[in-house]
Amino acid sequence: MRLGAVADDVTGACDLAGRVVEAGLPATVLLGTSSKAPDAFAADGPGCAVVALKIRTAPVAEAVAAATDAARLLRAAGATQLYQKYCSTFDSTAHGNIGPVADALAGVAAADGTAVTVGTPATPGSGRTQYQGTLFVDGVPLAESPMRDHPLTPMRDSDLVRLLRPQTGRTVGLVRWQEVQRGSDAIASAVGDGHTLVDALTEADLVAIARAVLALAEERPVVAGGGAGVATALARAAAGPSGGTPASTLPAVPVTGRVILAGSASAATRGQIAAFPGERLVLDPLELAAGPSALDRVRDALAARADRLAPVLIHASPEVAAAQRALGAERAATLLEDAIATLAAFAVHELGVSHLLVAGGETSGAVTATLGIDRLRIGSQAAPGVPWAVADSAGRTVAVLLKSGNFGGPGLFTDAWEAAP
Ligand SMILES: Nc1ncnc2c1ncn2[C@@H]1O[C@H](COP(=O)(O)OP(=O)(O)O)[C@@H](O)[C@H]1O
Ligand SMILES: O=C(O)[C@@H](O)C(=O)COP(=O)(O)O
Repeated sequence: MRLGAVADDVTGACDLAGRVVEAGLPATVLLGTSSKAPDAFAADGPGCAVVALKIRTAPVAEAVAAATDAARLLRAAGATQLYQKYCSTFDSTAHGNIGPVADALAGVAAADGTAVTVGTPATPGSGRTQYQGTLFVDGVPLAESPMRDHPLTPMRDSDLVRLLRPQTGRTVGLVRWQEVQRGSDAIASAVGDGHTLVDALTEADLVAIARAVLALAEERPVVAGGGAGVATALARAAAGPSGGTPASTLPAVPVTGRVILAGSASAATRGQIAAFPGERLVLDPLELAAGPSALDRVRDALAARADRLAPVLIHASPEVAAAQRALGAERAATLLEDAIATLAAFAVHELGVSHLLVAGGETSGAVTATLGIDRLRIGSQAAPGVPWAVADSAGRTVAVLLKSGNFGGPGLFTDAWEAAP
């Protein structure tokens, strides 16, 4: 199998690729669709290529167009199984973009409308489970988890069918956990036309779903999808006997500087910021809106540091509600994302920093775009779903760890460097 995944943000792409590599399948992440990628898959044999987009909160038409291009690019590069990677916390709005992108990928898999989609956000290794169609985050229903107050996609319902239905004109079905316990044949028979969400509480459930996808794909076009969980189970099935042997080693990147850039306001990132013992610099969107001096101050402080090898943390102010009231959610987010991306480019290209740890999906998308990175070579994980990668930025080799806001333990900003290339 050649798994071709379209991810709605870059940290989601890294999450999927990191776990797939650990499961034994080589993986590449392509940033956007501008780079034509006939070599996206390893020369021979099974593999995985992920196109990382920044479409989670984009206007629906833009998201659909980008996802369609990405799926076509993957098919042209040799993908045999398409995968829609969305967030394990189902980050979306009433209009999209999970439903519209699912419709679009089904359209690429079969132009005659016969393709179905099957999947689940459940990723039990990261505490995401689905039971009776309800999504749980560390045992708490989604709408009662910290995702309730996400700055861009506040999740106020936990029922996945109810969330997905308004986003698509196709039918939305549910395969309940009791059916999943009857095995992959039962799951495959319960899959309807349109989009089917399947309950999963354990890795064994994901294996059964992956087997059902593979069996269905023998009969009709299927797009698999969800969090990284089902993709990892598919990768294990495809890796066969080599499964369990991580499929990538990265070249060493000489350490000339370490910078942490955190634009995420998620609970795990807040914990990591609180636990970080080193020097820190704060970016406040209200100050950024007032003029260039706030960014200049942080840039000067970064340049003035004597010890570039000791990681420095630059993080967004935690006062989200006040900034959004004053500026609007989109403007506040854009100010922060632009400032963080500018600082990343300054660190790499003016200060010669070799290692960047970026927290937040939208934030990472802004950083990789400004650095002009079009491909990530994926290596080993510093934490589940958080792999190191090596990239080229305008002729300079950088090691980057692009972290989902919600992933990693409290000590990640201190510990992650041990696993770095
Ligand atoms: N204090 C703040 N005020 C307004 N927006 C903020 C603030 N802190 C962070 N944000 C924005 O919230 C968004 C967080 O999204 P993202 O980077 O994807 O993180 P996560 O991975 O946690 O979802 C970013 O666009 C960021 O700029
Ligand atoms: O599935 C997940 O939880 C992650 O892979 C993911 O999509 C990350 O999104 P952000 O939390 O916005 O980084």
